[in-house]
Amino acid sequence: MTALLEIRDLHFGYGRTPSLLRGINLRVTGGDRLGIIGDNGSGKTTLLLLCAAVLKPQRGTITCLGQSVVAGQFQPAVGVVLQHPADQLIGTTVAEDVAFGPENLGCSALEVQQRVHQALAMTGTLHLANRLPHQLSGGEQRMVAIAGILAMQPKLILYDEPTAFLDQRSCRTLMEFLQTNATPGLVVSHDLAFLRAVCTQIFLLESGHLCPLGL
Ligand SMILES: Nc1ncnc2c1ncn2[C@@H]1O[C@H](COP(=O)(O)OP(=O)(O)OP(=O)(O)O)[C@@H](O)[C@H]1O
Repeated sequence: MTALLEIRDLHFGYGRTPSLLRGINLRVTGGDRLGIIGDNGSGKTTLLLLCAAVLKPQRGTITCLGQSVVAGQFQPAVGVVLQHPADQLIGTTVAEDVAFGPENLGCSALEVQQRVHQALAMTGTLHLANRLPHQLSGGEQRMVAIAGILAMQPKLILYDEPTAFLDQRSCRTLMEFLQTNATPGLVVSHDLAFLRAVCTQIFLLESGHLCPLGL
């Protein structure tokens, strides 16, 4: 089966941390949602940015559906939910924000409308459609940011610290959403219980390597 995402012998570092990732191998197929946990600064966000084609590997390869992931090239198959939802909310209203992705994919006006409705319904945010994104609570912003990604219908979704800044109630809402939404992908988090609840497998990122943890 062609992997949705395949990482082989990935190496990456920055100037002061030249050996941050030292031979990462990972394979995501349909039905997989893989959790990644690790200390602050271990390279979790960096790994997501490499998968999202924001950064370029120094060695090794990343493929998505059999195609090379090329840094700087838009990948419609991959949706990324950033750690700070405000960083990805750009529309004047919530509905406009969620429409932005499908509009840019060239969907017809009718399809954009349908996708926006569906994505807001899936994330429980239909009632927020006409609100201003920057006036939402952190938990509401997170769900709207996810709706914006869902509306693009990616094949896999990368979540960076999705529970950051959320209270217990919002965490539970997000957990329930992820338990019912089967889109495969990666979830980076410090919250092991959350990862256990929403992932099919969990890895520890330590000293530049990924080691499987039991669920
Ligand atoms: N653009 C950058 N330039 C230089 N160094 C960077 C850059 N981005 C991150 N780093 C460094 O790389 C290391 C890994 O950062 P990264 O954000 O990937 O870690 P993380 O595991 O996601 O951390 P956290 O759990 O704190 O979010 C850190 O030491 C960080 O300071």
